[in-house]
Amino acid sequence: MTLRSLIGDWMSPRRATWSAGVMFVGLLLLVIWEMRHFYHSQQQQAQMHTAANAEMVVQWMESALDASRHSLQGVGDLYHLWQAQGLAQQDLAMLLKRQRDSLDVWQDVAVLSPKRELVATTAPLSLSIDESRLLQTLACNDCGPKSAVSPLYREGNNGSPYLLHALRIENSNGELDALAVAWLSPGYIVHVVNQLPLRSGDSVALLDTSARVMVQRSDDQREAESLLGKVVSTEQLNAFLDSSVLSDSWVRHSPLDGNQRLFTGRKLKTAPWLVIVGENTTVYLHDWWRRFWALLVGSMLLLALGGLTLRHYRHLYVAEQALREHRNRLAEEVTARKKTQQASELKAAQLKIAAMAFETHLGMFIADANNRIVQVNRTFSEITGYSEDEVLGQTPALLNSGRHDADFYRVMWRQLNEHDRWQGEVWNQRKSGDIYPQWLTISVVRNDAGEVTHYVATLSDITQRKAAEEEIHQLAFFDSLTGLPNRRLLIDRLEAALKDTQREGHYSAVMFTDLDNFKTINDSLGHYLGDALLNAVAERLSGIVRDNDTVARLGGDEFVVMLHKLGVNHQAATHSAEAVAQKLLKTLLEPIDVDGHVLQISGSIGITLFHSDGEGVSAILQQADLAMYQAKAAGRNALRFFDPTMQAAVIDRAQLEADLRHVIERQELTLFYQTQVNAHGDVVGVEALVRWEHPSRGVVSPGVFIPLAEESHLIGPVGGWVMETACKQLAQWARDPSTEPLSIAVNVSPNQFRQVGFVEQVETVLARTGANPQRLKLEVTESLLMEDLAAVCERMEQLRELGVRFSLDDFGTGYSSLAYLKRLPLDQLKIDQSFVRDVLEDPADAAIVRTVIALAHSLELEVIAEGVETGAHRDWLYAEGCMAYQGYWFSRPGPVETLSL
Ligand SMILES: Nc1nc2c(ncn2[C@@H]2O[C@@H]3COP(=O)(O)O[C@H]4[C@@H](O)[C@H](n5cnc6c(=O)[nH]c(N)nc65)O[C@@H]4COP(=O)(O)O[C@H]3[C@H]2O)c(=O)[nH]1
Repeated sequence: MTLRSLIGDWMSPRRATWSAGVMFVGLLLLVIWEMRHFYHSQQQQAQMHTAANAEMVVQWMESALDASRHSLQGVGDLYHLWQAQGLAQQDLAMLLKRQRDSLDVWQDVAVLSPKRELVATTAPLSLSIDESRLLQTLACNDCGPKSAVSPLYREGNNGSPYLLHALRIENSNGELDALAVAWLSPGYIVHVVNQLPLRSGDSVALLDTSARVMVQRSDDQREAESLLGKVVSTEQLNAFLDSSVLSDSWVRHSPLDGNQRLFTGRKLKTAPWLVIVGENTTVYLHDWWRRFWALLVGSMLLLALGGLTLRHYRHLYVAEQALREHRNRLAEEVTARKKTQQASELKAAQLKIAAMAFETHLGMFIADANNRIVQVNRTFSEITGYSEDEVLGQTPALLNSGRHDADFYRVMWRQLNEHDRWQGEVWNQRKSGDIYPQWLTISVVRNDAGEVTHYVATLSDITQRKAAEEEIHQLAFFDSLTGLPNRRLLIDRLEAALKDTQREGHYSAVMFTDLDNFKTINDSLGHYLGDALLNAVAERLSGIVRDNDTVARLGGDEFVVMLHKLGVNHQAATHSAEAVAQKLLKTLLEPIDVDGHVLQISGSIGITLFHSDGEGVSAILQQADLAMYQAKAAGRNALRFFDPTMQAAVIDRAQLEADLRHVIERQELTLFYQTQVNAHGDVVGVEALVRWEHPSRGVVSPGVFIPLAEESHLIGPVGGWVMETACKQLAQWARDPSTEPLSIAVNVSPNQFRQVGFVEQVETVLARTGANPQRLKLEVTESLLMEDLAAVCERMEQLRELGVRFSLDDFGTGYSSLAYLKRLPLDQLKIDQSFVRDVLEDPADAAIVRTVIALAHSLELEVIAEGVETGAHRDWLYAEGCMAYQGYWFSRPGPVETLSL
């Protein structure tokens, strides 16, 4: 379809204007709809953000109060111990001081008699009327709460603010023995709240139920202190306080600093306090405003462009109409001239020229057979800047920019002579000296004898099209945020560099760089600042390397630096790469000012050198990536070269994991047993220890494959197999009276214990094998107790109801706490072998073992020591009151047949 026929089908300019108008309005409505949607999503995000921050503060406050409550219970234990031992009052005060120092949130602690007289205290204190009233509610047996948290109090009218946390200390009949009272420090809460990674403009306040400020986060310490105790009464806050809901959000001007914020309020469950977190509306709507202005300017530009296009369209339309009329007229004239036999050849040619050179939106010029310009149109003058008078008689060489060599023009003329037509892109020069790209079409006009009479050329300025092409190139090969080469361009350059190294034999290097704490910064300060930080990093990295090196961004905080041509000596190339990497690490360490936030970051760099040894691009990138992970594992701000053994270790681990998946069907597991003996040396039971007999690796230690099974979710089947095998063994022993009393301790890893259906699994195995549950002892580790103690407790209780017993393994190595020991249905504590090993040489280990034994006795738990390697160990443990042992001194783990029972 030709342009002319197209125009013939086009609508009139008026209809085109209407259609464009309708499209524009449609587009505008779409933009408005999108902006509304975006506004709501920003608001929703801010609401989620403030809710998450409020939840974080509430969680922290709840856990601080929980810790405080546990420690108050500890004070109660100490009080009872003190009473039973009949010690002096200073002793209790000393114990209270140690208890106080273990908790940062405590300022002071005291024990009061039921009549609220001081029994012992960490500081000279007297009770105010308000405090007495609070404590009075606790003093009542069977009628009040067990613990209470106060609103904000002040010493005198304007003294320091403080909070009280009090707990009843009861005797075994539930009657009040004493009161444990802790003075909490708002200063510490302020300090913790100030550590929270909040964005600028975010506010955090902790209020009591009279809406009095107990803690206010502020960059200005004095301002924060001045707000303490101030009552903040707003309509929304009062409504929230009166309601029964736990959490609510609203937008309003802050009564404290006047800034408009979106606030989320969250009530604490365990104290009459609430947390209010606010986010400045100007901060969270920042992206909205940016998009708003971008769309507004874009729409305006679109409108302007549409207007210009319509104008152009109108001109084209008018020109085409005129051209059509003109052609008709010419045809009539030619017919008339033919009829009268008066038309000469020259005239016919002129008619053709006139038709072609008609004014259009394209620039046109006509040259004679000697290539001298004889006619130009108005668009030609507009594009080139030359008027008709200035170019008539000149050759088109007048427009030459000098960008094309003689060959270019030789090819052009040859094609013109052969095909009567040439078209292509030409860089020409305007009268003003500007060099610009144009699309040039030249047609040759010949007379009936075939001689050239004229050249007709059309030209259009394609500057804008070129710019668009350039932009497409930019988008395809460069990262839109930092302007650095993207993955695609990096791969192109790597391929080229690889060919270079193969040809010339030198070394090049690829460095993977990853920012160590970028995710935290991005999550806490928001994507806008995260983007600004990435730009700053890109600028710094680019500033370090040479011009022919490449700094690329793969996405996120992953940057890649390619150092080209580091020489043919491997050692020298390694040194050069290391020196550059050190510089990169150093430049990253320097503080970066991003929009007024001074940020301190560091990076980890993985380096690989490549040479002519046939590695492909993806292998090189993989190696650098692997090296980077090793740098990360080594801690922050580290660099590592790719190490083939590292790759081998990764492959080896993957292979071991793949083999582990078939370990049960291939029957490669066996169970070893190690005896546990009492003070008389009689075997009272065994510990089951799993072994993997790998067909090619030999025996693999559980210390290697149990963690692997945990990580790859294979612990369920492996642990299930151990449980089943141990229970079958129990059932077999039960048939012989001499082995019937023996118990088996089975290790249960935390992930296995937490699995859904674990209790049912144990129950089924016990039923299927017929093992006596009383003889099954599950060994759990302290790490299990770190999360959701209540759920763990419940599960242990369910198993206990089946008759199963529990031993706490590795006791003393982790977060040993009296509080959970009291709550858990345990039967035995196992002293870890790391303490037993040096118990005779190291007084600290001896003290720990002694304490664990005493603790087990006071909690009425059995205690067993593992890792007993010598008679001296055993004798020492016996002297300290430990009556059960396990270790090489008695027997090494072995198959069931090797046990001497
Ligand atoms: N130096 C020294 N070591 C002694 C002595 N007596 C015993 N041992 C070793 O100490 C480990 C005791 O087991 P664990 O603390 O429960 O530590 C176990 C346990 O945490 C885990 N494990 C073993 N079998 C299983 C299992 O069936 N399930 C689970 N989840 N973990 C298991 O693997 C760990 C290592 O097991 P093993 O290599 O068999 O190592 C065993 C045992 O061989 C001694 O006198 N001196």
